[in-house]
Amino acid sequence: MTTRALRFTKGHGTENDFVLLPDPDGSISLAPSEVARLADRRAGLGGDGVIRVVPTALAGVPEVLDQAAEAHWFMDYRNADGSLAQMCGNGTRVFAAYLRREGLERAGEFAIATRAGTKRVRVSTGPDGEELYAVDLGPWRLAEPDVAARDGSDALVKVDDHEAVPALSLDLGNPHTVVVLPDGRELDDLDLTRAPHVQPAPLEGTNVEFVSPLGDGHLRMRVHERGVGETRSCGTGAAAAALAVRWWAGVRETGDVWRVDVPGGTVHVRPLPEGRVELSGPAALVADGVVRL
Ligand SMILES: N[C@@H](CCC[C@H](N)C(=O)O)C(=O)O
Repeated sequence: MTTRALRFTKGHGTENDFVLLPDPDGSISLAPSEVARLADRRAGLGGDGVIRVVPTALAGVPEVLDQAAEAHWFMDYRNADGSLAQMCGNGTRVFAAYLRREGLERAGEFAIATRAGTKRVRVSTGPDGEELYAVDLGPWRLAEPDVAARDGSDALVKVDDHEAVPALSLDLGNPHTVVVLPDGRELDDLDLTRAPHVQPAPLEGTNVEFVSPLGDGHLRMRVHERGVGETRSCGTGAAAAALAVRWWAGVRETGDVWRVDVPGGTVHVRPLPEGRVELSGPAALVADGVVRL
């Protein structure tokens, strides 16, 4: 058996953590078992996801080739279990931070190719001089608009022996199911060590967000991610959570920006015109090295 040595960078966005693998000539191919090994927190480097950083034109992924003219770099995203995911909101910020640090993108605004289409990133400076990243996640939609309009929800979610709770399914490029729990303590008490039971069961699985509204435009969220388990943050999940609460409660009159607190920090969500949505927050690169596979 041959051993491969791969360069890596480890980073996180509100503690949703990723192993980034630079692949400038498109030569790295990873089996799901290799991804799972890299993401393993004991036998590997550890991460909620593994991201190959590859030129869009060289990625070997035909469905993203048409993005190459606008987005030079493709975020090739895998969940910790080795499965492919179309999108990762926190991942786009960490990916952008990596491109900037490496001098692969120098402008304050640039585009990233993903399996869910091209995402535009805007870089700004936060109050303590830190870089913040706002990502236009693109169009979102209710997965079952007719059912949701008729019943106010389109799914039921059950966690262990709790009662099933009505939920809303949203498509942010990847699938989400959002549940609102009125009581904050209930949110802390949830056991998310096993996947919540969603009915009807989505064919390709779903990320499940549990939300507790804290007041005007302010939410607390925990998430069980498809292909991972409970994580300390999920960017597309935070956007889904804010959009679901907005759909249920109505647009805020005091400004349509939503603060979402997750166990790993805080992100902000801003609905944009034409059914788009923006996610903003920090990104950190914490280590670089070489890993042997
Ligand atoms: N953590 C991500 C979402 C990653 C993909 C997800 N687990 C899926 O399978 O859809 C985010 O920040 O959006």
